[in-house]
Amino acid sequence: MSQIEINDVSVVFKDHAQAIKAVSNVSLSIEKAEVFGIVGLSGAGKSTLVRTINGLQKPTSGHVIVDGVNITQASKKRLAQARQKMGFIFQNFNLVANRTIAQNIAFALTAGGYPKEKQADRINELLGLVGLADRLDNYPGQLSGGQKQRVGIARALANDPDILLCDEATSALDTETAEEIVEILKDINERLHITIVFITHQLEVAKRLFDRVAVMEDGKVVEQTTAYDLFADPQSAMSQRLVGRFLDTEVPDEVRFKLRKTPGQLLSLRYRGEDSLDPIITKIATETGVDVNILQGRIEYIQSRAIGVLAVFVTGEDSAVQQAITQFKAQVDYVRAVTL
Ligand SMILES: Nc1ncnc2c1ncn2[C@@H]1O[C@H](COP(=O)(O)OP(=O)(O)OP(=O)(O)O)[C@@H](O)[C@H]1O
Repeated sequence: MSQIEINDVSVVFKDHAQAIKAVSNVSLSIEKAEVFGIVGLSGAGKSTLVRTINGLQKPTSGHVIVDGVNITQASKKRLAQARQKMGFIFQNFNLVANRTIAQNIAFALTAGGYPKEKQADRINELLGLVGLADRLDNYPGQLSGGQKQRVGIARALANDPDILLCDEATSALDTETAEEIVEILKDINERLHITIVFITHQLEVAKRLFDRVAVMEDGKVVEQTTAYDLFADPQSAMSQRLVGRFLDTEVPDEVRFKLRKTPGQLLSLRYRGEDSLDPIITKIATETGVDVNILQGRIEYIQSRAIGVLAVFVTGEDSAVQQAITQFKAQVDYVRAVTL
C-alpha cells in the first residue's frame, strides 16, 4: 500500500444556494519518501485536496488513507495522532508575531507532547537544520521572508513528521530565495526520507523539486506523470498550457513582426536528451524541400535529464511546409505550431 492513498475524493462547498465542487473524484497514490507535486491554476482545488490529507478538510465523498489510517473516518484522537506525523508549511509562514522564533517552535513541540526540559536542545537542532541557529531570540518581524519560511520548515519538522505538506511554500518569495527553500526541502527529503507533497503554480519549483506530479484543473486531476515527462511531453491541454509558458521559446516581438511578413510556419519543438536536432532538421529539409531556420535553442535539465527546446521557422511551398510539419511530428517528441 502507498503511504498516502486518496480514493475517489470529492469536496463540495455549499455557498448560499450554490454548490462548488472544489475537488472532483480525485484518486492519487503517493509513495514513501517521494516528492509529489500538485500544480494547476488558482482555484483548481489544490489546497482543498491537500487539506483532506491531514483531515483539515473532510471529503464530501471518498476517503484518504495515510500510513494505513483512514483519515476520513478516524476518531478525533486517532486523527490528532496522525496529524502529529504530518508537518504543514504555509505560503505566508503563519508565525506568531509577538513570540520569538524559539517560542514559535516551542508551540509545536508542546502541542506534540515533547518534554519541556528537552525543548531547548530540540529547538537548537531544528534551527541548525535550516541554518538559523543564531536567530532563536529574534521575532518574526526581524527576519526576511526566506528566513521566516526556514522557521516554518523547522516548526513543521518539530515532531519528526513522516510527511510534509507544503501549500505554495515558495510563492511569497523571490526567485533566488525560493530556490534556497527548494534546496533545503530537497535535502530534508534525501536525508530524512520525509515524503513531501507540494502545491505550487510555479513550474520552476516543479522542475527543481518534484519526482512525480499531478496536474489539476476545475477540481479534477487531468494528468499524473513524472516531472520529466510533464516537461518533455505534456499530454493534457492544461499541462501543455502550464509547461508551454515555462518552456516555450520566446520569440521577440521584432522577430515575430518580420516573420509575419514571410510565408511559413513557426514551430516550437521539444525533445528528450542532449543530442542536437540538426541531423533530423537537415533530413526533413532535404526530403521536403523547405528551409528551416533555427531561431532559438536551449537545453533544460529536469531530474538530471536533458530536454532540448527549439524554435524553428519553416518556409517553402504550402504543401511542403505541411509535409515538413508532419515529419517533425513523427520524429520529435513535442511539436507545436505557433501563431504569429
Ligand atoms: N471554505 C470554502 N468555502 C467555499 N468555497 C471554497 C472554500 N475553499 C475553497 N473554495 C472554493 O473551491 C475552489 C478550489 O479552491 P482551492 O483553494 O482549493 O484552489 P487552489 O487550486 O488551491 O487555488 P489557490 O492556489 O488560489 O489557493 C475555488 O473555487 C474556491 O473558491
